[in-house]
Parts: sequence; C-alpha cells; structure tokens
Amino acid sequence: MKRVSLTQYLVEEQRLHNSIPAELRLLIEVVARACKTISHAVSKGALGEVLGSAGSENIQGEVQKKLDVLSNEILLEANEWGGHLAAMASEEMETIHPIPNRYPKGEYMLLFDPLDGSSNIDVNVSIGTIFSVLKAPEGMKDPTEQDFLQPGSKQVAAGYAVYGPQTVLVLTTGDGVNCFTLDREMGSWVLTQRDMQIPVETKEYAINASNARHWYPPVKRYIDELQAGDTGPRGKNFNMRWIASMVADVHRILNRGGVFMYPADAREPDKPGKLRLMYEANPMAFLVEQAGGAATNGKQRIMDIQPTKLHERVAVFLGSKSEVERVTGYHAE
Ligand SMILES: O=P(O)(O)OC[C@H]1O[C@](O)(COP(=O)(O)O)[C@@H](O)[C@@H]1O
Ligand SMILES: [Mg+2]
Ligand SMILES: [Mg+2]
Repeated sequence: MKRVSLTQYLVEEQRLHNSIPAELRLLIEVVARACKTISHAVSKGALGEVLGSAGSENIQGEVQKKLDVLSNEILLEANEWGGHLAAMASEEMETIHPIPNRYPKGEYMLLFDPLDGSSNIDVNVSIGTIFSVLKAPEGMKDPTEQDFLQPGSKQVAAGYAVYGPQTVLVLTTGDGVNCFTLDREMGSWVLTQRDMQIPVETKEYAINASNARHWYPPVKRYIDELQAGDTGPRGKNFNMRWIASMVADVHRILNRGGVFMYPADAREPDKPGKLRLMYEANPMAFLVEQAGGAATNGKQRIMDIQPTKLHERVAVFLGSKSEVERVTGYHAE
C-alpha cells in the first residue's frame, strides 16, 4: 500500500482541489507537530514527570493537571512563530493570546482544548487535543476576544488528536474527514482512513448516567426509551459507553456510529451544559457533520450558535443522524 503522509495529503488537496490555501496547510502542519510533541509527553507518563496536578486552576475553576499546562505551552510555543496566525485562544487561558509583535503574523485564529479528558490523564486512559481554525475578520488590527466570537459554521478547519493505544489525528478542512496515524519510528502522520462516515443508525449511546436525576424531561424520556431495549418503544437493545474523554467517545462514533450527549441539567439551570462551545463542541460538530452525522444543543444546530463569550458552555448531542434528530425532536415537543 502506498503510504500517504499528512503533508502529501495536504499538498494534494491544495493542488488538485484548491481547497486548502498554503498558509492553512502550514498552520495545520504546525498543530500536528505540536500534537506529536504532546503525544510523546503523554506516553512518558510517570517517567516524564507529567502526571498529577499543576497546583493551579483555570478560568473555569477546574484544577489544572500538569499535562493541561504543558500541552497548552507546547501548542502556544509551536504556533507563535509559525507566521500563520493572528491570535490563539485556549481552554486553559482566560483571555486570548495575540501573536507577539516579534513574530510574523497571519490571517488565521486558532482555538484549542490542549488536553481533553483531563480526569483520565493519571489513569492511562485515552486523552486528546481538540482544535478549531477561524479566519480573522477582514481589516482586523489588534485581535480582541470579539474577533473570535464567530459561529462554528465559519470554521475553516478542525480536528483532534487521540493519545490512546495509537496516536491518531482526525482532520477536516470542509471536504470530508480523514484520519492519520502517528508512525512513531518515522515521526510522521500517515493517512490511514479516508472519508470517514458515521452510520445513520446506531445501537450505542454515550452519556454520564450518574447525572440522571438532574436531567430535564426530554433527555430522561430519550434515555428511558433506549434503556427499555427490545421490549420498549424503540424495539431494540442499545449498548452504552462513556469514556469521559470527549475525543475518545467522538472517535468511536466516527468509526462505528453512536450518539454522544452532554446535556444541560437542573443542577445549575443557568449553565447550558459542561462542554465549551468554541474549542470542544464546534470543532467536533464540524467533524461530525462532515462525516454525515449531526450535532445540536437539543434545540438548534451547534454550528449556527452565535457565541457571546470565549468560554461559553453548550449542551451537546452529536453523532448518528437519526438518533440526534430524535433526541432534538423530543426537546421541541
Ligand atoms: O466528568 P464527566 O462528567 O464524565 O465529563 C467528561 C467530559 O468532560 C471532559 O473531560 C471535558 O474536557 P476537559 O478534560 O478538557 O475539561 C470531556 O472530555 C468529557 O466528555
Ligand atoms: Mg475538553
Ligand atoms: Mg481540556
């Protein structure tokens, strides 16, 4: 089999379909390189002294792990001098990070969740990195948070890396979804899955069921029906999986279908869910839609939501189209 590297794939896309501007291609390569470095740190574990708490909190009041902080630094450092960006934003930073004046600047803006699935770091369960690329607004001078507040439909690229039994990078630039596997010996990303497609129908769902008592009626009804199995209204049995790393749950869904949910619930009625819109839900929604799936907040398409702040939270229902449409429909009844 002919091996196609990430670089070759991107160059071909640029040449044959004219779908990836050179600057965007180079930016994706820098992000992919940073993910390689993070993967290396993750795989060292205790040997690399990267496990455990960093002894600090992020803007969302979550305790930062050493690897959250390190991954954030790796992504910042790699992308600062790349010359393709105007600014970056991250789950781990309160405000945006404009490219310092000493470096060349570009027309893109990068958002990331440097380390997704933080609670799994210390127990050697799959974790990952999620990223989203936007274009800087026309005529932008000094980037502000406001410049980032674009709906997900404006993303020009999105992807994630999973640091699991294998390290993979899953990418879309709006022309389907492709998966690259890290060849550690060669140090390169090799194209291993072209045009990933999420099956429309599924028998698998993912939700943190320990929150069941707080769910609102549409989610409770939907899950009750799934759990009733072949004697219930759905007339078939469903299986459940919850990894507690969104990257790993979404990767499973991209490979074999399923529906992933992190709904808003009655615990904190003012908080529209746990996950963050701009660097978790939007990039995943872009990938899922590009693979033939759907992504909503229970009421509307995630990528249509106009963000009002950088760290905005959102309810998430994504994956196999028929199930996402069903649970979204229950919210309208
Ligand atoms: O702890 P819970 O409720 O199972 O939540 C798990 C969810 O939280 C997250 O870990 C949030 O992401 P971070 O680890 O980047 O904060 C998701 O990856 C995952 O789906
Ligand atoms: Mg996350
Ligand atoms: Mg994170």
